[in-house]
Amino acid sequence: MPTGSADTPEPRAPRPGDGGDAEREREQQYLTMLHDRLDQLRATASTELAQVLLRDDPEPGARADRDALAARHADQVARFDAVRDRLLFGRIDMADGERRYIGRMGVLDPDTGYDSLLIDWRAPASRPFYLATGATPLGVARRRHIRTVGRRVTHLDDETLDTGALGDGVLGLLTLDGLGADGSDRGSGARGALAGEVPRDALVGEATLLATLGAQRTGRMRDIVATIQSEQDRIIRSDRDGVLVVDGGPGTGKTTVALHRAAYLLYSRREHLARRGVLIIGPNPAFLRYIEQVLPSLGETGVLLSTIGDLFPGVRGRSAESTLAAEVKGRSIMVDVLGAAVRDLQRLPEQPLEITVADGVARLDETIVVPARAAARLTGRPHNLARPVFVREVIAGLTRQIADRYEASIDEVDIPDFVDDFMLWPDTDAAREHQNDSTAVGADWSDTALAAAAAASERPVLDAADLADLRRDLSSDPRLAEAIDGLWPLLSPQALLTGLFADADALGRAAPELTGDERAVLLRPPGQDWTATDAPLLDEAAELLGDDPRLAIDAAVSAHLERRERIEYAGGVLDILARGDTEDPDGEVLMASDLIDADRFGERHAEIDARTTAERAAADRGWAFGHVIVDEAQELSPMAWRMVMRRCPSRSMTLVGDVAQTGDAAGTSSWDQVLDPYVGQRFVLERLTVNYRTGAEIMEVAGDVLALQGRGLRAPRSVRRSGHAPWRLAVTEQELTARLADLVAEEHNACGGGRLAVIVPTARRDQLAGLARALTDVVPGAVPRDGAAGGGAAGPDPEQPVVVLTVRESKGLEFDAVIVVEPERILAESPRGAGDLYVALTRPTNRLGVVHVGELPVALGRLRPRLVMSEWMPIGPSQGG
Ligand SMILES: Nc1ncnc2c1ncn2[C@@H]1O[C@H](COP(=O)(O)OP(=O)(O)OP(=O)(O)O)[C@@H](O)[C@H]1O
Repeated sequence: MPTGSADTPEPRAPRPGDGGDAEREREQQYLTMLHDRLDQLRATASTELAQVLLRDDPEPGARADRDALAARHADQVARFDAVRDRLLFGRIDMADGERRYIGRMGVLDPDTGYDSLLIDWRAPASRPFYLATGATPLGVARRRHIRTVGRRVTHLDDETLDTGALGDGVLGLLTLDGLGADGSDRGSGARGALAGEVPRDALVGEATLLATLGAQRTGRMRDIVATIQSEQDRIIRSDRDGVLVVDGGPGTGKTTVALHRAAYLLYSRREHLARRGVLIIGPNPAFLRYIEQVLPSLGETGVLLSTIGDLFPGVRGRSAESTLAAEVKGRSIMVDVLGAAVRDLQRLPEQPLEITVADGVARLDETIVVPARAAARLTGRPHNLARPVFVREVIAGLTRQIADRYEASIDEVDIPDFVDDFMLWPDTDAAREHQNDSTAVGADWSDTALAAAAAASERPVLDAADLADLRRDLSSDPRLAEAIDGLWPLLSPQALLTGLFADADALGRAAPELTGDERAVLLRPPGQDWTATDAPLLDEAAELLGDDPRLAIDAAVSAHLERRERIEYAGGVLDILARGDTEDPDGEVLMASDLIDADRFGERHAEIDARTTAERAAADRGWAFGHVIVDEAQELSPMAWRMVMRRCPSRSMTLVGDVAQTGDAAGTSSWDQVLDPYVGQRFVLERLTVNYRTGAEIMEVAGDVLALQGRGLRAPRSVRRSGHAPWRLAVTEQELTARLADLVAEEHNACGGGRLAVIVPTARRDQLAGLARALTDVVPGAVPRDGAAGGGAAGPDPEQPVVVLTVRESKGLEFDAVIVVEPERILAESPRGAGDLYVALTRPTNRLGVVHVGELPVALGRLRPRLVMSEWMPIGPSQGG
């Protein structure tokens, strides 16, 4: 594959004795050429965008084309802007002399139109960059990582994979390893810091990788396209269509891999996924903020990020609730509870209701409602959609009742038996006598009765038209309508759930399997904010209820009215045009109304749905996504899984998580268990084994806590040592807040002003919220806004220099330094306390401290007592080992 053209600088192969500067200069020229090309492409796209936007297309079809074209150009411009930073990051020199430059997007040579100046990292031709090793070079002689800042090349890191293929150049190249723009040897310095647990040859681009990992955190996750490791690459590019589970310990890159997989799929299956969209589910809003930049930086925007609590359209499930309530609401038994709650609202009348219609009186009682309810239930339709059947059966029952009564009243007329005989045998003596003298037999019957009886024997008392009238009268009776509303109300999911949780009796009837305590924690007055665990229940309720037909009717009516308005408006416009036309003296000009009628003219004013796929998907509960990615998937409850699976009928999914980190009491410890109801055993499990985040010193401590779970789980191997021993400090209850404030300032300083988190037990959150605010005095720029962790319902803002978080809020995040407060309480606070403490301990990249008030958990015995940095003296009483 050629690179460069006659006009573009062609970096020549380095020779022995070449300095790093010369080589870097050549790469600089190449990078400059790429940026120039990108600038040209961007300029062309934005000119085309402007031209398209100025186009005046009256025809709806042409307008739709125009809008699609405009969207495409706008997308291109956004993409060019997004990939500008670190546009080029790698190069591979193949053993056969071919050279490939790898970057964030593909750039073609404008002269040939097909030669690649830059290959997209997702293209198959880039793959050897990520996979080649000394043992399996895949035809790669040399791999070069090119580090850049803006448009400037700052550093080159070379790895020689096939020395034979490089010939004489090898020595010269090896001298380049890890040379920075200032000549400093940063890369090889990082080499020396390796934990020794991860084999060096298992790492791709080790120097660049370690430089990246050692960098200070910004509070936003960055993409890792330059340093994807081979075990990660395999997952990112997996062609698996069904469910792919990625399991791995903390810091193994599960989130990162999931995001890069989304980008890869959007590249490799663009057409399908652009239409159906990709959904990424994360554990909390702060986490979504933390990762939201990654896909745009890879040039991808068609993705919906959501928490479980926000996935039900129109609802933001963010309010806090007790652990027990959350656990109970996540159980799959809630499907039955909701089903029973719906059936409970399909009622029988407490009192019969008498309704007078026409000349008859109908009685609405159990004899009518029981069969009507049975017929409606038998349809198997959701509650709201079965309602018309219920209504129809009630009205039919009442109509029958009236008709039967009417007939019966005729039967009650005392007609002697022989009357029928007259009808049958009109030529008998008695009949003849009767015709001559109606009183001859002394009967009290009349001609009318005789006629009625005769008619009754031949046809129904009420004909079809009478019955239709009756039905109509019944249907429009307001008392009956009100009664039916009470017996089979139209329900929204919100109304169902609010009603159920506000009514202890209703809950008792719907959930007899729950204990009294479990039901008690579910009770709450109406009007409360939704919680995250409400969203799956609302979704389930929506399934049981079906759409409210009134909404569809309202929508149809308003669409109709809108259309009529448009047509009336268009008619007016045509009238004006026509009036103008009639003034045309020669009368030969075609009138506007000759060409188009008001209907069609009005339609042209119809608005095209300009929302993106992600926006449309977010508003539509029934949307089926092309691919769904779930992060921290171990936390999802059975009810949450049901909601997620509904969003992805194709089961094209990537689920990433760590069953050792499960903190939610409704979460899982087994992928088999979770997936069995949906795909049985038809899923692929991949494991990530290397921790890229947390230094080995911290992982040793975390490993002891992991062992508490007693499931034989192993902590992942760290890729590096941080050089900082994690510490512990005992404080009294009285001094906790003040000591913490000092410690935060010291640690923040010690990590060079990076990002610091104080992770606290939930019970301490409110008390220590003030701490975050007080820190504005000691830590410039820390938590300037309200809220314990700086975010209120939306959660903490990980970009703040210092945040105070509960373990749950810290899920998926990382910081340069972390202080864990009261590990003993975190352990005790939930049935999955050991998992929670493991999560808390594995959030830092470099520095960890533990502050305890009670006894230090034995599993933390490895921690060293904290020393006063200036004096190297222990501070405060030291407990627990
Ligand atoms: N190949 C890589 N190159 C550079 N950085 C990497 C690589 N893989 C992972 N990282 C970094 O390691 C850190 C941890 O990654 P990530 O958050 O994806 O791990 P995780 O497995 O989801 O962790 P957790 O389960 O604890 O939330 C991140 O800073 C990420 O950018």
